[in-house]
Amino acid sequence: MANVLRNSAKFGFSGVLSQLSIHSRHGRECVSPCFSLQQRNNSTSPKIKVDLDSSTGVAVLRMQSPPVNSLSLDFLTEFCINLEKLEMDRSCRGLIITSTLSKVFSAGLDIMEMYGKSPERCGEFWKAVQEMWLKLYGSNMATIAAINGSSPAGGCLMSIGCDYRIMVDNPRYSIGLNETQLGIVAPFWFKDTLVNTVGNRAAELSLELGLLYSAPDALKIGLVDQLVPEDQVLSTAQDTMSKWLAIPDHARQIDQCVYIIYNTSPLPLDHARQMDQCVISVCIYYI
Ligand SMILES: CCCCCC/C=C/CC(=O)SCCNC(=O)CCNC(=O)[C@H](O)C(C)(C)COP(=O)(O)OP(=O)(O)OC[C@H]1O[C@@H](n2cnc3c(N)ncnc32)[C@H](O)[C@@H]1OP(=O)(O)O
Repeated sequence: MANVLRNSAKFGFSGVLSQLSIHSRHGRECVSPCFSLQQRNNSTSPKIKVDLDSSTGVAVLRMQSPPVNSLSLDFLTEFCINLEKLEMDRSCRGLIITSTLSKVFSAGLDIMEMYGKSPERCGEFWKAVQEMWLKLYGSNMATIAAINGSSPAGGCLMSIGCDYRIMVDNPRYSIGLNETQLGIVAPFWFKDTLVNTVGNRAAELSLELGLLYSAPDALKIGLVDQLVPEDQVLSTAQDTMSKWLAIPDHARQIDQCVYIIYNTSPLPLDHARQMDQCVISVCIYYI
């Protein structure tokens, strides 16, 4: 889907649909059986652990980078590599993202990556942030965030980049795009994704005041879809995933594609991406 999004710039909407038509029965891109077999291995990298259950077609990606799963360049690179592998694996149709840490899903972007770094390094970092979002939001897989802890800023972006959000019912866990509280501004594509999730007015209030919502409040504004007790977050995500996978992949994917095309600003277009990159690199450099 990420490729489809990128190519939408080149081919227009009919091109997007014709791209979708080359997908396989489940709507996933065809790959050679040999490659598919190579990809089927479960993988463990230092910051991320992925377990794919070939019988259900559901992968669970666990973020395991203490203390707070902050999104450093290394973390984002690993995340994208793992996502790409799953995307290429025909047997994988659904992805659940969760954390192994107690109390924290992800603390968002690693603040150390935004302090005193060269413009080149900032550019590389921001490209990785964009890439993470494009790969996740544009994924062919059904994606569910099992949010088992706080998820501010970039952690919230990662959650709203998924198709569905289940959060632990604990008022001490918070989620939201709190950038303005830190004196920084969420980029336009953070805003778009939030608007798509909670609507215009709630997004406006949320962004301008940099609000962090407790789990119950997040449910009230629609920032998350469901609250569950701590020990049920993964099982609920698995049950919910089976409902999503009961829908033919091509129908869900085309629906999502139409939604994305009509509801988001064009980050997938190269020039928009470069402009975003430029603005952020300069901002970070002068922090
Ligand atoms: C200028 C242009 C730039 C535009 C960019 C716009 C986009 C920004 C998106 C972002 O994601 S910015 C990052 C925003 N993140 C936050 O505001 C989260 C801050 N952290 C927290 O709120 C809490 O840490 C927590 C996640 C709720 C967890 O709380 P807990 O009490 O469990 O842990 P702490 O004691 O607070 O932290 C432990 C440890 O982790 C370090 N840390 C926390 N957050 C980050 C982070 N984002 N990056 C790097 N490191 C982080 C914290 O400093 C502690 O380290 P220590 O060495 O143990 O002191």
